[in-house]
Amino acid sequence: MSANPFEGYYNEKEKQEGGNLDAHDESLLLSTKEILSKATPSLEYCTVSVEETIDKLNTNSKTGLSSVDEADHRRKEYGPNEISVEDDESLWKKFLSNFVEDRLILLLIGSAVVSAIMGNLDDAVSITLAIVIVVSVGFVQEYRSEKSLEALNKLVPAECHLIRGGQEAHVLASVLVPGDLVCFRIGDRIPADLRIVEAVDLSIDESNLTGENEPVHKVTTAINKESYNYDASGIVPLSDRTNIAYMGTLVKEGHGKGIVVGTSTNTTFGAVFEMMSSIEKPKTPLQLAMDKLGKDLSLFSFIVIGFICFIGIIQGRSWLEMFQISVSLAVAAIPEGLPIIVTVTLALGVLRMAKRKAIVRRLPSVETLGSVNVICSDKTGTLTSNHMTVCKIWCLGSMTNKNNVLDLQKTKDVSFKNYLTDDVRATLAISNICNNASFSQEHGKYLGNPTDIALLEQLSKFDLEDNRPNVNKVHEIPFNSKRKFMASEIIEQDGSHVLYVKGAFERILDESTTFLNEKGKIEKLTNAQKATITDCANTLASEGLRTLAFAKIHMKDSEIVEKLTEDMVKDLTFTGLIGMSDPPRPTVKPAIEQLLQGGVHIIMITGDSENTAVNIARQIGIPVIDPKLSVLNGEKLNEMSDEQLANVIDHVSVFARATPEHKLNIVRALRQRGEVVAMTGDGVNDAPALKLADIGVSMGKMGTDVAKEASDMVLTDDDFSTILTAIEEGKGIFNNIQNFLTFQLSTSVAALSLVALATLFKLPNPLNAMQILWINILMDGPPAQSLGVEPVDHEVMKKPPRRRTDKILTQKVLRRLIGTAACIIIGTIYVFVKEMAEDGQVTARDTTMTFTCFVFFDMFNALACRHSTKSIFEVGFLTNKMFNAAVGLSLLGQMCAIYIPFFQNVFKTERLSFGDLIFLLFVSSSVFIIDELRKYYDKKKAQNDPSYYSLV
Ligand SMILES: Nc1ncnc2c1ncn2[C@@H]1O[C@H](COP(=O)(O)OP(=O)(O)OP(=O)(O)O)[C@@H](O)[C@H]1O
Ligand SMILES: [Ca+2]
Repeated sequence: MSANPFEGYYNEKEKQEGGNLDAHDESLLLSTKEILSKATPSLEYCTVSVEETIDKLNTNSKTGLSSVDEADHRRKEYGPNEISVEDDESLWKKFLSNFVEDRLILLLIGSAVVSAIMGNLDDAVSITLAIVIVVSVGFVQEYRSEKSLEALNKLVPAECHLIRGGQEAHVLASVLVPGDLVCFRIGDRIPADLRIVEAVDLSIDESNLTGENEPVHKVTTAINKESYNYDASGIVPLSDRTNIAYMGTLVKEGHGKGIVVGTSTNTTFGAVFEMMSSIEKPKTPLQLAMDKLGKDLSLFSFIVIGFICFIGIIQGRSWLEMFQISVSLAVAAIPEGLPIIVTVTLALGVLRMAKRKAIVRRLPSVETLGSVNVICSDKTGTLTSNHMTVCKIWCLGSMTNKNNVLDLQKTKDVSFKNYLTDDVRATLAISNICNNASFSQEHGKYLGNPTDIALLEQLSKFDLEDNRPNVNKVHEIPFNSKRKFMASEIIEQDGSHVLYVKGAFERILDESTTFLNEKGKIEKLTNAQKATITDCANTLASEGLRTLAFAKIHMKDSEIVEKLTEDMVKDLTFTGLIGMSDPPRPTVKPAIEQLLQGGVHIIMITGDSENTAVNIARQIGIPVIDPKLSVLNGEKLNEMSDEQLANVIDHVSVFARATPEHKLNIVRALRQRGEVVAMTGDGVNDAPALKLADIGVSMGKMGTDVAKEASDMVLTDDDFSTILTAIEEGKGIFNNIQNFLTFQLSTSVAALSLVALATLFKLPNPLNAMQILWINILMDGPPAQSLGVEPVDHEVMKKPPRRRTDKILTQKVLRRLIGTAACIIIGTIYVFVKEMAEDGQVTARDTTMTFTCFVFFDMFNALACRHSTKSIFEVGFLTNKMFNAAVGLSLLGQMCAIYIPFFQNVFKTERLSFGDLIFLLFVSSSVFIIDELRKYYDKKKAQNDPSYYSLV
């Protein structure tokens, strides 16, 4: 599913087998290594300087390619930056190969040939026709399955920040051409092979290319080629090209810019992708289970068929007839369509989920969804809208205590210019300058970190403008979730260096020793004043506001060095606090209510402060009964062992001030307890935990590429409530699979038993070979498939999650299956014997009655299988259009088989009277009526037994 060639493959491997590579994988790794040492443009450009790169590619390191025309021109030459996987086998070939690949079909062809040789032309033609139909139906289904799987691959297109002609815009990565200038920052996925031209504290995770887990520190300086001459190939290894950002790798720290040097298959990633895509995707556990089930059933059927054949021949029946019957029985009884239907059902389910804004990146997740019983969610961006607005500003000098806060929300549409005392002015200046959001002309708004955007957007309320173009910024410590602050070093007009800092209020306050008063004077910060600041910050936070503190420091000459480090951020001068609101999404509260009802435990894990977190948790209905028990913050977490954490985690519903490691530990602790954990997140800080969780869920709009890459599912509307939809669909898909299994297997068992019983009791065969093949099409084909697209029943959410270890063929399903099969067998034999008894021999009319009876039974059976517990009258006859079409067509087909002379010849049938049909409908509806009664009875029992749902 994923755009990362290794991920789909190795991840599943790891999840399934604990990371052991077999011989096949080894050889794969070897050819991968070969490809990795191939000469791509990145090899050429890593040894030349930035200036030369720009020269060679005729571009500009500040404004990018000069024009769109130029870019179009280059695209004609290099093609789009996409890696497409073309399947060059023609449809016809694929279709024909289906005839020879299936051994049973070959046998059938053999029997047709034998019939022809023996002069039985009628039979030969009929069987051939039947074979063509069986293969065609199978082929169409397989083709559909492939097409829907392909569609899945296109669901998450890569995007990037492009600068062309000096304009910055957010575009699809496919438009990139060599020479384009691309910006990237922490959390982004690199869209093409880039020669880095600007790097701020930049490190990139290349583990998906090199397998190296440590992120690589990246710079702009050229690599000296001479030093690699000792190597026979003279090639600079991938991991040494420190000025190249490779397509598909992830920015772990900092930000930068790069010039595109290689696109699509001219990149290392592209080369690897091409190779990997030729490898079949690993199957999901469910698909594997189905394959195994199919094999077991085949073995079982072969034994039964062998037995039938043996007895038949002993009884002196014709060889040819027994052979034909056996082979068609084998074709019918073996649910060769099963794995395909499972795949199509999963794939169609996934496409349906995509329409409902949840994109599943890995098929196995669909199965896991129904088992999720804990959801860990980050706060910002998932539970809240991630659109921040500055609400309150507070400075110690101007406002002295917490009751005196500047509230920007109170009065709308006025300028707050008059409130610009020196400390407020300084706070706003820091919020402006220590900021990385950028304005996009094309989008007409700021792009970047939402906190940063909010800080820039408020400037206009004070009639201030973005002052960054006039400022000389030399160094920066970028924000990340672990350090929880950001610092920029500025050279002022007088040549002095000043450090501007903003971040989580505890972090800033801890390092502050002085404060700026309303007159712009620096005063010593007393402990009492610190307490006042903390008190005010906590008050803002308990109103649900994200509270940041701002500070600065004039750097001493001795401190002015090449690199800015974290330990230089101390002895700060505190200037003020800013509180910004980020309201919960309106849909979250009802979703949480439903999830809680369905027995899912919800935990909020956030980098924000305790008070903010609790306020938001209460707003959205996450139970915080006793904050002492239910809330844990990062500091306390640090002191806990994994064991202690596992012990208390049951009561905790909010984790605050959590770092990426904390998130990881929490998910691990939960998984160790055997919970099936879904974890949502949008940031780089969430990625490790997303990966570890049973289902990682990332945000498609505002989420970082790192998070998306690590996740199993992407929510395209960033809305937590979409998880609910996804779980619902996941459960629904699972139920559907169970339902069509019941249908297919009961038909298969019935057909097999019918012929076996007839043989055993020395009766003539109730169904001939062609009839059995037709039944096979019904059971493996459209009616079964249509059961797979049954719309979800919203009540599944009231049932508790399925246990991970639960089998798909539960006792309940088996019992139902056998009951249904028994009913079909008894009914069909009754009709057969009754018809036979009338004239004492088997005529075409007798088999036509039996055949039609069986088909009618099957259609009623399909109707009963639409839901396992609900009556069809509750489900509604018209809710599954595909089902009605499939059954309608099947019945029409059956009528053709009885009434059209040509088909009468093929199937050896005769016309039946209207009364016959009514009689058959009457008999065959018994399977449906009995199942309706069972459902009614079960429901009655359920109403008396509150624990019923846990048994479903
Ligand atoms: N751009 C920024 N510059 C400086 N400090 C920031 C910035 N963004 C956030 N912070 C501070 O760091 C803290 C943690 O932020 P982080 O992004 O790790 O988590 P979060 O987004 O609040 O939480 P969640 O995990 O729920 O998404 C914030 O509460 C805030 O105080
Ligand atoms: Ca976040």
